[in-house]
Amino acid sequence: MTDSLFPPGPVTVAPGAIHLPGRLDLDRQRDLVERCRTWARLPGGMRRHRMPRGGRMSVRMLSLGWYWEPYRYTRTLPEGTPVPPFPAVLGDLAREAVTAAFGAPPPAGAPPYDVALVNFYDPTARMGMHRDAEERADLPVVSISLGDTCVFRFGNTETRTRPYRDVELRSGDVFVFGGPARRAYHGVPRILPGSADPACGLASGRLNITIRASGLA
Ligand SMILES: O=C(O)CCC(=O)C(=O)O
Ligand SMILES: [Fe+2]
Repeated sequence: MTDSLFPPGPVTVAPGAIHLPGRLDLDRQRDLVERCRTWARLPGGMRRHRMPRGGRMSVRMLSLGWYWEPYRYTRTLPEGTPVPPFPAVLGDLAREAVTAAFGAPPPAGAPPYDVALVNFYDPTARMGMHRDAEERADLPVVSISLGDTCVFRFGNTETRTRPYRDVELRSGDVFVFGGPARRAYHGVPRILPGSADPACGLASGRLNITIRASGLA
């Protein structure tokens, strides 16, 4: 929800990391929430991945285009069946967000946006500090927030610890990180339960969509 008549403009959180508050209006938020529900019913569904050390992620996740699990992409689901396709609407959204953040779309010869990961956070879920490092392409990651507000922690490329900045991401916000910020550590320490306008289509919890270019053939 925006509490002013005009949403604030882009905010540079770190060089290459741009927060676009209030980027998607309620109609577009509802449309994306509805699409997430549809994608969640496709083969693969939403899964809590097992981590290499044995724990499980608290976030439920689904993959479109390529299947991601800690820490690699595969062409097929673990069952051996095809990964649901990458929706063109998300490629359009990613290019639109990159243009809004940096003033120009990705260069014509750049690898295409071809992967989306959808994360669902219940009010207690969180995501530890990590880098998005399995992509071979350097195109910016475009991250969309829907539902409850979260605290998003955006750090540095060297360590999981300080310096970092905590930013509240609300339903309809877009966050783009590329260039010098592309491999920075980031995470979600907290969800603020009940913070969303129910008109966004999600009564409880938070959905996040990250759109990426894998650079994989
Ligand atoms: O939920 C978020 O805002 C971040 C998600 C994320 O970092 C990821 O999926 O790699
Ligand atoms: Fe990430």
